[in-house]
Amino acid sequence: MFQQLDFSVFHSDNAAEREGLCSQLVSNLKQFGFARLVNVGIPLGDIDRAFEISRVFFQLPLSEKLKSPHPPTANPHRGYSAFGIENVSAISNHGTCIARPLLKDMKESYDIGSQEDALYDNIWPPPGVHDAFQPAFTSFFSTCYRAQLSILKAISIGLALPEQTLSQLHTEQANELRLTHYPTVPRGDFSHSTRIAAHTDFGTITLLFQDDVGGLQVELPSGSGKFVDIASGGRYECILNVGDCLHLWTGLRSARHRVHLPASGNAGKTADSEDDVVDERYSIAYFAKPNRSASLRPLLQDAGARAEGVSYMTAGEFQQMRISGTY
Ligand SMILES: O=C(O)CCC(=O)C(=O)O
Ligand SMILES: [Fe+2]
Repeated sequence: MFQQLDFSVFHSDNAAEREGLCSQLVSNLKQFGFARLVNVGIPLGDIDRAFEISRVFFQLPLSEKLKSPHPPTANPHRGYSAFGIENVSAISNHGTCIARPLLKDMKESYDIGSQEDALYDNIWPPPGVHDAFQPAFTSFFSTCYRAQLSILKAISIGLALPEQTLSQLHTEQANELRLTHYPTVPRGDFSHSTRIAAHTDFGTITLLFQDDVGGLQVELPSGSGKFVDIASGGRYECILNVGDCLHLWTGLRSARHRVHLPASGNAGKTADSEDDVVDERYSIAYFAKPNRSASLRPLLQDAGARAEGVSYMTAGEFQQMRISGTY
């Protein structure tokens, strides 16, 4: 149902092909709030390595994982959060008027920032816990940042804005990388819990990589409360989500998404898995976030015809507002 776009075309010498890719990308983002991309500029071996290192970390005993804990507050958003600590449904109804029950998230995660971020230091596993982790994710982070800048250029071109419009709002590296492990759980637990509750991402764009278990769903049509499965294209496919900041700047809709039960017939139910359990799942999400001082004033004429003299929130203020409540 959702077309897969080959992002390598963005680097083509053929200007018409390049522009065609940019407009197809923006057209997908307009219609669905997300796009399925391949070849975003992250070597496949780097993606394999990131998943492998993440898997090894989450398989460590809890006592080892808790040696680099996320603080008990929303900030700094760094380090390991054990199963049951973060509940995204607390912020699930942002932008809607619908009250939602508190659904518990059945996941554990690890949040990482840029080594270049002047505001927050990373919280890394201490020496001896998982020594490949820090160098691998420091390097993976930089690779994602380069891919982010190309994608932001492509979106600017697709919106008929000067090419640097969005990338120049992302020089400070307030970006974040999140590794998530959703453990094997009894199928029945989905009656009162979920893997990650419905939400929109707070940043500009998200580059999401997932294994082939499935369960990622997007709300379509927007605001309907109906969720449609996005079949997994495997770990080399990048699901590009529109986040709230890109929405405020450009009017492109941010994708409301969640991870719930995989569709039946999906790899979530493999030959050797029991019918009454749902297979574990791994994902890696890179959240491109604006410079904290950047104003969220609409960039396009028609993105929000607001009066001059109105003051707009900065991206930093917006992130604070959105993250509070998740921990
Ligand atoms: O695990 C996934 O596929 C999605 C995770 C997600 O939406 C998030 O962390 O914001
Ligand atoms: Fe998300």
